[in-house]
Parts: sequence; structure tokens; C-alpha cells
Amino acid sequence: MGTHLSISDTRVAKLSVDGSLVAFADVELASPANKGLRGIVNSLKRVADAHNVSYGDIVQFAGAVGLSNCPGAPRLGFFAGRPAATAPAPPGLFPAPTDTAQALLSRMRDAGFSAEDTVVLLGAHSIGRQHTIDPAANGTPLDSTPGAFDSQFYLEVLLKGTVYPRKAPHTGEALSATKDVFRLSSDAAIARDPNTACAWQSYIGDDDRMREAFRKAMMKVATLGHKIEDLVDCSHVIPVPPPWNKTVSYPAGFGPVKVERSCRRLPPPKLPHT
Ligand code: HEM
Ligand SMILES: [Ca+2]
Repeated sequence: MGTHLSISDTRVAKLSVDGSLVAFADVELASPANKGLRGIVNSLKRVADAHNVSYGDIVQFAGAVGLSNCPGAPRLGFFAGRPAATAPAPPGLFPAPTDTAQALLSRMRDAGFSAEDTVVLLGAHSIGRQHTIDPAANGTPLDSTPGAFDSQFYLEVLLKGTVYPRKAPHTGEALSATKDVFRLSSDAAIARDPNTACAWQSYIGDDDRMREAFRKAMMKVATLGHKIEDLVDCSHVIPVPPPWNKTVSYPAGFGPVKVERSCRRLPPPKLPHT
């Protein structure tokens, strides 16, 4: 939950995580992109108010602790001391699953994130589920290992899509390889865009690199808009996530020929079959 909030706050708050989603909940929760966050926002607000910490800090803290429950996840840093948010995030800043790869990448670039950073940050979808795009498929994961932070996600988004988890298609939904995994159109587009396809494929089967790149990119998210010297390093309070030792593998019935290779210079990933 913590991860979801910090992420959504990230998506909304111009990628400067100032806790405005909590401070200006009435304004920001009205945005369709933040549907479903009211409960967690209220809980975090209560905790922050009781302990006199800023909403920006509590959002960061909850995100880092939330992620530490996922096997295979990196241990994120936690820096405290963000001042209170001064204004709600302007509407329409968050990337939408219906956006083209070009729109997503340019939006992320404006916020200070390279095309590769975007690919890396989307690795968070390895532990994600969808709830709102197809309400009939509420809870369908974005890869087949939603409990684990692993590069199975990068593989599955690149497999040839032929099915939807339910009838669909819904706006923001792309054809998926298997019925038990939901594919966001935005993930499908970034996986295949010439600017990001090679970075995307390069993470398949390389969980160590994925983990370290994600840790670094999240550090950039966490300190965006702040001087690191103004914050206090409290990273030691974040638990060490459990390891994940399962290797990435092709789902049953899939192999290298079903990979929609969009990076010419890389051969199809050599992986075991489940
Ligand atoms: C290109 C930008 C992005 C787009 C268009 C996008 C879109 C989405 C959408 C549509 C969902 C499903 C929401 C629902 O139906 O409830 C989702 C879930 C999620 N996203 Fe993203 N996302 C983006 C970037 C990110 C980033 C940068 C992170 C984290 C670093 C992230 C983390 C998550 C997580 C953890 C979930 C799962 C939430 C849950 O399980 O309830 N996303 N994203
Ligand atoms: Ca996963």
C-alpha cells in the first residue's frame, strides 16, 4: 500500500514527492488517477500528524517500507526532513496508461528522468496490479509474479499479446500474453519504442541490474526538488527485503519466437521454460 501511495503521489506530484496528495487530499483525490487512494491517504495523514512529521516524509517512508516486503526488491534509501507541501499538484501532470510512448517519455524528461530512467522505474509494475482500468478484472497483476520484484515483468510485456483477462479491451489496456496477467498500453508502448526497446530488453533475466538501477532511480525520485544536504539520512530504519531466487522463465507455451523483439542489436532472451 505504501508503495502504491508513494508511487501515485510520484505520478501526480510532478514527480517531486512533497506529500501534496496527503496535504491537499480534497483537491488531488478528486482526480480519477487517484481513485482508490482515500483510505491510505487518511491513514498516513493520521500517522504523520500524530508524530509531527511532514506528509512528504511519511509518503517516502511508507513507500520504502512497503517495498521492503517484496522479495527481490532493493532496500530503498529514506531521507527525512522534507518541508510541508505548499500547493496541490496541478491536474493532468501524471502520465496516463493511454499516453503514447513519446508523450510519456517527454513528460518524464520534463521531470528530469531519462528514457532509461523511465524503463527502470516501470520495473515497479513487477509488483503491481490493476484495479480501475477493467474493474471486472480488479486485482489482476501486471506480471505473473506480483509478490516478487523481478524482471519477469520486462519479459511478459514483450511477449506477443493475444488475450485479455476479461472481455475488454478497455482504454489503457493492451492485449496480454496470458489471461492471468494484465498489460497496460503504456507498458506495451515503452517496451517497443525505438528509444527504450533496448534498455527494456536488457533487463530481462538480469534481476541484479534491475534492482540496483531501480534503487538509484528511486533515490532520484526521493530527492527531487531537495538538496540532499538539507535532508537527514534515515535509511537504516528501512528493513532489508527478503531475497528472491527464482530465475525468470518463459510462461508455458512461450519461447524466444513469441518475443516481440523491438531492439535489433540484442538476440531474443535465452531463458528456461516453466
Ligand atoms: C509511465 C508512467 C506510468 C503509468 C502510465 C502508470 C500507470 C499505472 C496504472 C494505470 C496502474 C493501474 C492502476 C489501477 O488500475 O489501480 C498502475 C499501477 C501501479 N504503478 Fe504505475 N504507472 C506509471 C509509472 C509508475 C512508476 C514510475 C511507478 C513506481 C516507481 C509505478 C508504480 C505502480 C505500482 C506499484 C502499481 C500497482 C498498484 C497496486 O498494486 O495497487 N508506476 N500504474
Ligand atoms: Ca514480479
